[in-house]
Amino acid sequence: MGNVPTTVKHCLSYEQLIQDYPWLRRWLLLEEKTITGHAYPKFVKIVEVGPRDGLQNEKEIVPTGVKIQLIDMLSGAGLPVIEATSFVSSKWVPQMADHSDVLRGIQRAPHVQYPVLTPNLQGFQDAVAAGATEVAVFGSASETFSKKNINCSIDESMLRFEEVINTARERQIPVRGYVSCALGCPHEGHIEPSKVAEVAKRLYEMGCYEISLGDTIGVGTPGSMFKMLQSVMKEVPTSALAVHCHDTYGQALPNILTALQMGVCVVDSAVAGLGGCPYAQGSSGNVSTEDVLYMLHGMDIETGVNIAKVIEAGDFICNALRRETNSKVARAKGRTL
Ligand SMILES: CC(C)(COP(=O)([O-])OP(=O)([O-])OC[C@H]1O[C@@H](n2cnc3c(N)ncnc32)[C@H](O)[C@@H]1OP(=O)([O-])[O-])[C@@H](O)C(=O)NCCC(=O)NCCSC(=O)C[C@@](C)(O)CC(=O)[O-]
Repeated sequence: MGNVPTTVKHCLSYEQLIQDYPWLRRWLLLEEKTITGHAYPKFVKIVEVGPRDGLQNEKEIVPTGVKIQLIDMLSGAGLPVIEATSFVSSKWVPQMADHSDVLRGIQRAPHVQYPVLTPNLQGFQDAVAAGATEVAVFGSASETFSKKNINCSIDESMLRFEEVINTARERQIPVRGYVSCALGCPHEGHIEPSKVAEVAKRLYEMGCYEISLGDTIGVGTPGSMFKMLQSVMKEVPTSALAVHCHDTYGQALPNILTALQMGVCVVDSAVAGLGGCPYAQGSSGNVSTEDVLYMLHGMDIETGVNIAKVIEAGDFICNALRRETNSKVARAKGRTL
């Protein structure tokens, strides 16, 4: 606007318009979002993965009662989905050996989903026997990670998942699907977006209702997130996608923001930023639920979740683990140990 007279500039400025006509504020702010090409979702579903992804890497066994209380506190905070535990081999992940007791011990809140991880039919059957009403299969876009994590190739894992998904369909149990290493692998490094898209498509076509794209080791940036999502969105509807960001390089929030800008409206996160994958050395915790909520609520995006109660749940689990929270928001509120 270099050659526009100052008085005209004054009339055209947002600030002046909002000052002169306060009722325009909401309309202008909404418009501002679209001017930058980004229309954000009005509601984002948070999938809380702390009790599973967050705790699975803990060396000391967390008492079952603590896990149950954590899940109940999280459901009391209004979280719509809480990944409760995983029905994997206790030789592989000892921390999850009490899966059945955890699932049986929680107080199920109405309208809350409690998915559990099931790598194969055996895990699925055990989960259903313990009362699971939703499960998740977890594949990978990296061959090496697949072998190290679930002891089989990607193709073999798809056969196992197909069995789980078909059996789940007969029982009308919804299945979520994960694609790990979507933005990088601890063993193979760069992963082609087309590979992520291929695995996501296979899981979606098999019957997973939602595909969570995992930055397992937290190496992604908004640039690589954008390219990966662009590729996946050619194969899977955006409405069926979720992002699952670990925060190793401090990129989780900008990566999530990028996904929101592209229309994704499901975000995985873990209370207090707990976590890490036992088969992905060096990976740090998930993005913290508190930090995601703070960002979303600050953008007037609804979640139905009470951030203060999530902070309380974070305090509870950090006290139990004798550890400081990884949530910047919880720390800023002066609620650390
Ligand atoms: C998949 C297996 C079980 C294969 O493990 P395997 O050893 O290849 O299994 P197998 O079929 O050869 O069976 C060997 C033994 O395991 C038993 N077994 C077989 N299946 C089960 C089961 N479901 N539950 C309990 N036991 C099981 C089976 O009964 C047998 O027992 P035995 O006869 O020797 O006494 C193993 O590799 C495993 O448990 N892996 C899980 C590893 C894991 O949980 N990793 C962390 C997940 S995090 C992640 O993947 C990333 C994610 C999802 O968070 C997203 C992201 O961050 O990107």
